[in-house]
Amino acid sequence: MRHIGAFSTQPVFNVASIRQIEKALFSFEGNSFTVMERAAQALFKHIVTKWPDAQHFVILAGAGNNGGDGLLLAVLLKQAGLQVLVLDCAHSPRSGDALRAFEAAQRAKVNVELFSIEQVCSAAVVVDGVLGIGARLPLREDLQCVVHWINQTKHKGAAVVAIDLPTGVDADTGYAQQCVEADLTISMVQLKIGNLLGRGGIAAGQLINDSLGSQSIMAEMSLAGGQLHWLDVRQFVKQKPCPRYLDSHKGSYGHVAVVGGDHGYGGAALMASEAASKTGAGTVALLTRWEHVTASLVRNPNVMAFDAQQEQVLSLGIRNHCVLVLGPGLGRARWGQQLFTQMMALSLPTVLDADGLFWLSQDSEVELPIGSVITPHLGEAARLLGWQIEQVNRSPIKAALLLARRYRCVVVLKGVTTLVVNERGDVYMAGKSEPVLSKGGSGDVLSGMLGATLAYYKDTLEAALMAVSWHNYAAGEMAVHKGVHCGQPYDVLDYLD
Ligand SMILES: NC(=O)C1=CN([C@@H]2O[C@H](COP(=O)(O)OP(=O)(O)OC[C@H]3O[C@@H](n4cnc5c(N)ncnc54)[C@H](OP(=O)(O)O)[C@@H]3O)[C@@H](O)[C@H]2O)[C@@H](O)CC1
Ligand SMILES: Nc1ncnc2c1ncn2[C@@H]1O[C@H](COP(=O)(O)OP(=O)(O)O)[C@@H](O)[C@H]1O
Ligand SMILES: [K+]
Repeated sequence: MRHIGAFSTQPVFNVASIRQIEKALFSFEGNSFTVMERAAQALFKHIVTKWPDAQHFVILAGAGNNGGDGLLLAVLLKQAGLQVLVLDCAHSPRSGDALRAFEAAQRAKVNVELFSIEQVCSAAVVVDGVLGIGARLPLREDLQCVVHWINQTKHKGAAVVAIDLPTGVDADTGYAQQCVEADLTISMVQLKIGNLLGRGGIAAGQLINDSLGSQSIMAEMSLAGGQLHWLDVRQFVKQKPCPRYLDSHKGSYGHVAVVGGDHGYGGAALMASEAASKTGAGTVALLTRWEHVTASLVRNPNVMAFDAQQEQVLSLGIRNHCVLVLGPGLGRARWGQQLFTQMMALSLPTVLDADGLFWLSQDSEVELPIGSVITPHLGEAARLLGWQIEQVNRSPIKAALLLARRYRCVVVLKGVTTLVVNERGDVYMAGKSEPVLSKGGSGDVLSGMLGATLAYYKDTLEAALMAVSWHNYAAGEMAVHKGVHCGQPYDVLDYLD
C-alpha cells in the first residue's frame, strides 16, 4: 500500500474569501486603484501576447469595477496605438474606482458609446468587462441582450476575452443559464469556483489567473471555510495509476472483486472488471449473473468470472483485504438488493457506484465500510440527498460535502469537472470537458479503475484523485486517437500505459 507522493494544487476561493483577499491587498498596496491599474496591465499583456496581430478591440464595460478594469485596459490599448471602442453597458451611475477609471478613459480620449444591440462589430477581439464577482443572477434583461450580442460577435469570428469570469456565471458555483462563451478568461487575484465548475468551467475557455501581487499576502491570511483545490490532472500522468515495482508479485497490487451485471446489464460489470485489471489490480474477480460468465471469460480470461448465486462464490471470488466494486449493472431487482446486503455485511472497502447507490438511498440505516468511495453523478447525488437535480447542479460542493459527512466516505461527484471530497471537508476539482466520455459505460470504467487504485493506495482520497485524473486524461488521449464518436468508454483503458 503506497502513497502518491507530493503533488501540487492551486487554491480556489468563494467570493467572500476573494473579497477578504482583495481587502488585504488594497491595504497592503495602500490604494485599490493601483490594483485596478495592475489588473489592466495584466489584461493588456495577456491579450496582446495571445493576439499579437489584432488591431481593433471592442470592450463592453459595466458600471462596477469589472467595467473599471475594462476601461483602464481601453486606455492602455489606445496608448499602444490600437483602435478601441468602449460600449458602455452601465445602467447605474459609477462610483469609486470604476468612476476614476471612466474619467481616465475620457482624459485619454477613448471612444465610448452607449451599448446598443444594433451595434455592428468588426473588432478582432471583444472584451467582456460587464460583470465580475459582483454579479447578481439572474441577469437583468438589458444585460441578457449584451451577453447575446457578445456571443453573436463570437460566432461572426471575433475572439472573446472575459475579465475575471464570463458575465452570467455565478462566481460561487459555476452555475449559469445564459452566459458569455469566452475564448480566454483572465481571472483576477485568485481562482474562483465559478472559473472551474459547471458551465463556468466550460464558458471560461482558456483560463489564466493573474494574482496581481496577492501571492505575497496569501500566507498571512486566515480565511474562513474549508480548503478548495484545483488539481491539474496532467501532473499525475507522470506516474502510472498503480506504478509497478521490480520486487513484486500479483499479491502486491491487491485483489478487486466487481459485483454486478443483472440480466441485460452484463456489459457494465464486464467493463468495470476489465478496467480494474488494466489499471493494475493484481487479481480481479467478477461476481455476476451466470449468463455473463462466458462473455467475460472470452473477453478477459485474466478476470475470474463467477456466477454470483453459487454458494461457494464468496470464498472463491472475495479474499481477505480485497476491495469491492459494487454496483455496475447491479439492477434494482431482488437479485441486486440481495447482493447489496450481502456485500455490505462484509465490511470491505467498497467503491459504490450506479445501482449500488440506488440501494444505498433505500436504506437509511446502512453504514459504509471504512475506506469506501461513492461515485454519484448529479442525479444519483440528488436521490441520496432527497434534493432536485437542479439543486445539486447549483450547489455541487455543498452536495458533495453533505454526502461525505453523512456516509463518512470519499465522494466522487462526477461531472464535466469532477469533485473529489472527503469527510474532513477537503475539496478537489479535477478534469476538463471530454465529451467523448458522455456515453453510457464511462462511469462503469471509472469505478473499475477506482477499485484498482483503492487496492493500491493507502489513502482513499489519493486513490480517488488518481483514478479520476487518469480517467479524464486518458479520455483526452483516446479522443485524439480514436475520435470522439468512435472512442468507446473501455477504449480509455488503452491509454493508461
Ligand atoms: N481595484 C479594484 O477595485 C479591483 C477590482 N477588480 C475587478 O472588480 C470586479 C468586482 O467589481 P464589483 O465588486 O464592482 O462588481 P462587478 O462584478 O463589477 O458588478 C457590480 C456591478 O454590476 C451591477 N450588477 C450586478 N448584477 C447585476 C445584474 N444582474 N443586472 C444588472 N446589473 C448588475 C451592479 O449594479 P447595482 O448593484 O448598482 O445595481 C454593479 O454596478 C472583479 O470581478 C474584478 O474584475 C479586480 O480586478 C481587482 C482590482
Ligand atoms: N463532457 C464530459 N467531460 C468530462 N467528463 C465527462 C463528460 N461527460 C461524462 N464525463 C465523465 O464520464 C463519467 C460518466 O459517468 P456516469 O454518468 O456514471 O456513466 P455510466 O453510468 O453510463 O457509466 C463520469 O466520470 C463523468 O465525469
Ligand atoms: K466579465
